[in-house]
Amino acid sequence: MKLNVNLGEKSYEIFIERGVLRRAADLIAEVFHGKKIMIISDDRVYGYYGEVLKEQLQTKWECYEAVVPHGEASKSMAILPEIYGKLLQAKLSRSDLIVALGGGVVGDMAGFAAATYLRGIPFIQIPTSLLAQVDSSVGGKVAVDLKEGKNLVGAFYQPKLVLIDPDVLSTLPKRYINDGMGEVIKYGCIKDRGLFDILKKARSFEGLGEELTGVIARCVDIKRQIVEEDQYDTGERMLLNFGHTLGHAVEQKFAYERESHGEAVAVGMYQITKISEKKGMTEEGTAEELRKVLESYDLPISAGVKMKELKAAMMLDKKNLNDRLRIILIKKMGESFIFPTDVAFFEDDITV
Ligand SMILES: NC(=O)c1ccc[n+]([C@@H]2O[C@H](COP(=O)([O-])OP(=O)(O)OC[C@H]3O[C@@H](n4cnc5c(N)ncnc54)[C@H](O)[C@@H]3O)[C@@H](O)[C@H]2O)c1
Ligand SMILES: O=C(O)C(=O)C[C@@H](O)[C@H](O)[C@H](O)COP(=O)(O)O
Ligand SMILES: [Zn+2]
Repeated sequence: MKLNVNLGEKSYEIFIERGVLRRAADLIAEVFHGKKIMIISDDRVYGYYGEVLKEQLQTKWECYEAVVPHGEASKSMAILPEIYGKLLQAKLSRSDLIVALGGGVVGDMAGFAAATYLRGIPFIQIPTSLLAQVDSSVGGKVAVDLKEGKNLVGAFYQPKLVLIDPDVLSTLPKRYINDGMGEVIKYGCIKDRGLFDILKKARSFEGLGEELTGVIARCVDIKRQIVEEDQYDTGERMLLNFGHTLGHAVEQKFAYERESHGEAVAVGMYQITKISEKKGMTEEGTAEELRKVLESYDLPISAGVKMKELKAAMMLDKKNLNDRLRIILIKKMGESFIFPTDVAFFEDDITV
């Protein structure tokens, strides 16, 4: 299946197809006419898919690789000098290409390197984790973390092409399958009651069976529509941040080493929904329905932290304006809205 993200001159295609990785060189050749490619990946992903991809790309282009250690720590300022160094060493110019092969960490960091090296060189996303396939590879949010907060240095920089091959998920560790399901459940919550019902019925990733490719495509299509409407995150796109104000603060609280992104978002989605339901802003029973689905996908609903310990990081959220928070709430399952408020909305002694 092929989707087109319509963003004027920044438009691009997304292929969602089992085995598409084997066609990468031909598909890349349709959008890239330069000489050199730098594959940016992490050690785990490169070990599985790096050489296979490089062999294929080498038939058409001069290829190099920059392989970083796996894990969120590679999405930091500290890794960038090494990446820029490799790009310089290989003498990549603005007519060359970066290929991000990996999960959200690689995609966000490599995308940021692409956006900033020589003030921007083209890049392509080949997402290999479920989370990256349903979310991070699409839409052009690229960034690195600071110790104070998630994604605090970044850009909006769209890829030239996205190649999503669900077959590569066969090697993805279970924890990261669950992680990706956190964002899949998010799409159901904010926009698509029907999707939420499919997930509820399946009860586990394995339960999705043959429906997996369709579920990935459904998520990507929701994101495509939202990004087309609000590329720069000034309105509608903020809905994709459901669960993230709390979730990012939880990740930051433990130096990005304890909860993975999808786990933290799961905690954030459940906790914010519990709070908004209590305040009468969300249909009764929604938090409980969400809890059951999150738990069936082995996702956490609490991080055991007091709200007051999260507030400093929440105040750095990029949705905030003039010290006012904007949080995403669900009215009922499948329908979400932006709620402007201040930090006092969150009582200090709530356990998140
Ligand atoms: N830009 C966006 O719109 C956006 C959206 C959602 C999340 N994110 C970011 O994405 C990051 C999380 O991404 P992630 O969950 O993919 O984490 P990740 O990139 O760390 O990948 C998870 C782990 O799985 C391994 N892996 C990936 N694909 C594999 C495969 N096919 N086989 C075997 N191992 C594989 C990786 O080496 C890593 O150890 C966070 O930093 C989050 O903030 C960004
Ligand atoms: O694409 C978006 O927009 C999102 O918010 C998707 C989120 O899942 C993702 O985690 C994103 O990186 C968060 O962005 P941020 O602006 O809150 O850092
Ligand atoms: Zn996210």
